[in-house]
Amino acid sequence: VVVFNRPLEETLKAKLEQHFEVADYSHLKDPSEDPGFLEALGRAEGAIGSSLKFGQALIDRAPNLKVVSSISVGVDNFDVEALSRRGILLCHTPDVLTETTADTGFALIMATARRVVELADWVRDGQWKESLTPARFGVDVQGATLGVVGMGRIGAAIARRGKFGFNMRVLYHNRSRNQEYEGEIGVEYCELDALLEQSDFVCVTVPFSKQTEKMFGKREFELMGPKTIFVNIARGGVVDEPALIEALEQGTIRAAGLDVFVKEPIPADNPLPRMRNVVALPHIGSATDATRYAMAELAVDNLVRGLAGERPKAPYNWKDLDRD
Ligand SMILES: O=C(O)C(=O)[C@@H](O)[C@H](O)[C@H](O)CO
Repeated sequence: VVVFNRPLEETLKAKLEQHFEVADYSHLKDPSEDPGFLEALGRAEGAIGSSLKFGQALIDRAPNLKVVSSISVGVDNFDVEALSRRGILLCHTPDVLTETTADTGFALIMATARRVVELADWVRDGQWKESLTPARFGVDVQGATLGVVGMGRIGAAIARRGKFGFNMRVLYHNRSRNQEYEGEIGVEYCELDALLEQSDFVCVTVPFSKQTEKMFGKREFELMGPKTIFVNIARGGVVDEPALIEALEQGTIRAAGLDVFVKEPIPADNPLPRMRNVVALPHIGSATDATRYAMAELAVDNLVRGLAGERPKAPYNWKDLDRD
């Protein structure tokens, strides 16, 4: 079993070593060209890790590979079709990170609405010399309209926080309607344009794919309008980033809370983190001690069960492999 990009806690590594010879390459930022990693991958039946582009080239270097276990819910780093063609099982880590990631989404909604980062910097720089003027006022979250684009587990968790925690009207757009969430949370289904026009906050939680690539561009930001705040906790690729930068510079939208970017870590020449009306975070969606441990624990369990020929708790392409 080869480990890439994500050091495993000793307890979890020990669990793997109970079953397999473990080749740990998690110390390498990008092992895909590393001879040692490629040699180990060439012998490996299993691989576990995150944030590594796992395309045809790497798959071709892994003739014995049976299971890849991603320590993430998102699988956009993987060529799922190529893995399925080879009969390789891909597993991921949904559910264990849902609430933590939704908290990150709401942290960005609150931080942008009340200008938390900007004003904390202002106070830290000793600028608070007289009582606050309206120029530094924010906007209310409670009672506002929240538009959630992507009503999966994380989208629903965001919607619950808005509805029950902040008395918000919650609209949602999704490929298909979700009657269960409409009943349980009271969210209202909307066509995308209508949601963008009516929402004070637009929060994106869609998976990144060919269908969602750059789904937010100039036209969508114009539909949102100067009062709307845009929050992205999905993937940077769902946004046309130059169009977002222009919309923020020109006041086409009010502000943005961003946890994900087209290129991560964010390159120095990307102006977004330095913009006054932007709160930019370093992809901390699931980044709490407990949740990252739970993700790694589930990923190890997925790998052990998968290599034992059992159905793991969170297989991603099980059906594509005609299992069951
Ligand atoms: O799970 C996902 O899809 C995430 O985006 C985060 O939880 C991961 O931490 C990130 O992918 C790290 O690789």
